[in-house]
Amino acid sequence: MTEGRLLAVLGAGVMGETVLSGLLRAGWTPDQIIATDRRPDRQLELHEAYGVRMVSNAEAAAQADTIVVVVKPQDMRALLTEIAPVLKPGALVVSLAAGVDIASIEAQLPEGTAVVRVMPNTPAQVDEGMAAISPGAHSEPHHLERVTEILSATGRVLTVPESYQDAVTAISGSGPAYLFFVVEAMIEAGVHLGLPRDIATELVVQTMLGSAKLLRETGEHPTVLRERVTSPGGTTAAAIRQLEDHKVRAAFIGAMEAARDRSRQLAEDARRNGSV
Ligand SMILES: NC(=O)C1=CN([C@@H]2O[C@H](COP(=O)(O)OP(=O)(O)OC[C@H]3O[C@@H](n4cnc5c(N)ncnc54)[C@H](O)[C@@H]3O)[C@@H](O)[C@H]2O)C=CC1
Ligand SMILES: O=C(O)[C@@H]1CCC=N1
Repeated sequence: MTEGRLLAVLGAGVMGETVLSGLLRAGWTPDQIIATDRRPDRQLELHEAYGVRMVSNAEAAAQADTIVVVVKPQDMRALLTEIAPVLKPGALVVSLAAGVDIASIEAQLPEGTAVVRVMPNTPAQVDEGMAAISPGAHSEPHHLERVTEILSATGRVLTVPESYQDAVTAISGSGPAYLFFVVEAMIEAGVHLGLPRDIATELVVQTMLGSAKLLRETGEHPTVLRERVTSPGGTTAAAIRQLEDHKVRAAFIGAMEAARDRSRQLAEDARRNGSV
């Protein structure tokens, strides 16, 4: 627990709420967290759900020791412009925005501001998140420790060079969506094969969870685990043959290259359009 410190979540949408609710589950108290959102209905919703004080961006920036910025990349410039003149001296700014590079953020803030860039993911909602963090030019080890402590409340945290962040975004940031896509496809397949939808869903979700646990707990390579399921001339071999014929592996590589490129593009758009 970061005693005597106030944390502000600026932009309490899906990911902002994920951070806020995770800290409360981990034992932070509502008086240690303030939040902002530009939508009044959202402000009310969050205040009623969590009891945290909803304030303006300027109030949050003036009061908090840790400012967690969780707006869309295209909304970053307006927000940073608003908070820069009133930022509490010594405050740490933590950005969760995809694509937006640390140098662009630092350029919008008072000289010397400590900035840490984070790529989180939504499984943090059930304390199984994966977050990668990168230090800015003025962030010191204690800043990284603070961010690690905050994100450890909802999952695992890795420190990586900022040059990895576009690839990290493509793999673990967007990753839950690919796995949900696979789950959707497998459930549809189950229904196609004549299973009731609820039974197909139960079979697929538990198989996904169990497979992830097997990977984590055995530490075995996925190829080894896959080979253990694949009996010679059996059902799994027949299915994998279809996936290979349809170039599913190549499609995954192509998909993640596209996500990486989009992350790079978001940063370029932001710079060109003056978003940050
Ligand atoms: N949703 C996800 O799985 C992930 C999202 N991210 C990043 O998190 C950021 C937010 O994404 P989401 O939560 O999905 O979007 P969202 O649209 O759910 O939340 C953004 C929130 O910011 C608020 N907002 C916008 N401008 C504001 C301002 N000037 N002041 C106060 N509030 C403002 C909006 O009203 C909205 O509630 C993005 O930059 C995204 O790249 C990163 C990793 C995963
Ligand atoms: O789709 C997006 O741009 C955000 C970043 C990673 C996950 N969601």
